Amino acid sequence: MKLTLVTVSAGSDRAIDSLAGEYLKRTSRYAPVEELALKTEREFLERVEREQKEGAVLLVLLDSRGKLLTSEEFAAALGGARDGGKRRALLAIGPPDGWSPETLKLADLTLSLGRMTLPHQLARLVLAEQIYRAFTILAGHPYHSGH
Ligand SMILES: C[S@@+](CC[C@H](N)C(=O)[O-])C[C@H]1O[C@@H](n2cnc3c(N)ncnc32)[C@H](O)[C@@H]1O
Repeated sequence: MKLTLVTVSAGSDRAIDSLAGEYLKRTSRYAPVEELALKTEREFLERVEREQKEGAVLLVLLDSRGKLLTSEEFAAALGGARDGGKRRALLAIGPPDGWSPETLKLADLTLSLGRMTLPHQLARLVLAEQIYRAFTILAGHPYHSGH
């Protein structure tokens, strides 16, 4: 299962690029992974549609009002999708005003990183680290001690 971390945002931040890039590089030991920056929700929906035509997709939309999971539960969600034959996972940080209700309805999982609102780039960094953590959990690597 190939992973794509999508950020719908006009901006970026060099310090975050470097840290998020490091986590995704580490993740690539376990699964192919890439990042994608898109400007609008419309562009994102077009991308989702294209991917769905090519095969099964796990769609995870980040939203502060979404589901709160432990790292183990998040790992289980990714592992279940991978082992259940999903070709691709799209994990996406939403636009400045958040996802529209119509887009949220498309999600297999609406994931919250906590009830506080984070700026795009911080949400992206936390998500990149949690993706890496999830794969270390699935692999039984000692990076995750469980606390
Ligand atoms: C700057 S936030 C948008 C905030 C929006 N104006 C609001 O008040 O909900 C941009 C994106 O970051 C992500 N985000 C921010 N905080 C989050 C959190 N606590 N959990 C999950 N995603 C978060 C979401 O994908 C959100 O769509």
